[in-house]
Amino acid sequence: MLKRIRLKEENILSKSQYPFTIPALSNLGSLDFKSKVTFFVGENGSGKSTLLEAISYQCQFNTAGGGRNNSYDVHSSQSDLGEYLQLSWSPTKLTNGFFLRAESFYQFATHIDQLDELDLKKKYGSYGGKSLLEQSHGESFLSLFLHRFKGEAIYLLDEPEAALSPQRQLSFLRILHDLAETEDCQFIIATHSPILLGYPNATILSFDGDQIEETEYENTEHYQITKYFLQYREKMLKDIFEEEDM
Ligand SMILES: Nc1ncnc2c1ncn2[C@@H]1O[C@H](COP(=O)(O)OP(=O)(O)OP(=O)(O)O)[C@@H](O)[C@H]1O
Repeated sequence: MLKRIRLKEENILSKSQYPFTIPALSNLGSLDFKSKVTFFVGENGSGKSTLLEAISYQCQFNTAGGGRNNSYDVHSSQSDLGEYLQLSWSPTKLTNGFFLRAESFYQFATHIDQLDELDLKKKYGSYGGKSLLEQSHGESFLSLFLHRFKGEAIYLLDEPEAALSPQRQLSFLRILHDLAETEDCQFIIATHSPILLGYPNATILSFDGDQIEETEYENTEHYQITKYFLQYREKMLKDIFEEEDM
């Protein structure tokens, strides 16, 4: 399991440039992972994807999305933070896994299809027997979760809810539950979904302050704003529409 990450302060020459201009990352220090499922939450731009990508870089996963063997050629962005991160594993390093990034999923699906074309025996075997590209965005996401995620592995997911209906988000929770209960795997998930965040016994790390801090489900804005909106929709809309500056 990934137990801890540490920012190698000693190698940073200046904190005046991205990614160290982001408070949560600049003050990262070290961060412990205590649960099989960890969520990153925080405002847009608070550094969640940057950190996820840096972890993925250190795992030697393709930073455009995919696993170790998926070295296809899609703007595999270099990770500005990756070189400054040290990962500690216990009892062993997880070498299998996957980095899933909503925006490059289509290119990844194309790559998988091309690989499977070359190997007819395996054709789409990992993805429910059907090309990922012939499935809808949400269907192909779930297909990937269902068929590719197994065994000892670390999964880094950046906003997996992007393609999923509320019903499918519940299905995703079920898959997460089945995997976390039975397999030796670990998930780190950046999300804005109040449904996904409701997963029991997960650690929720908030990127909103000057430092990354653990928080409770009910204390997240995702929970509070969604709850308030559903309870008092008309009042909330009236307030928002009447506000002078947003
Ligand atoms: N390559 C880059 N160079 C400079 N700034 C960057 C780069 N990549 C991201 N940023 C900036 O760093 C900040 C953090 O971005 P990041 O994508 O990590 O946020 P996030 O918390 O994942 O946001 P969201 O919830 O919107 O996905 C943003 O302000 C973004 O504009």
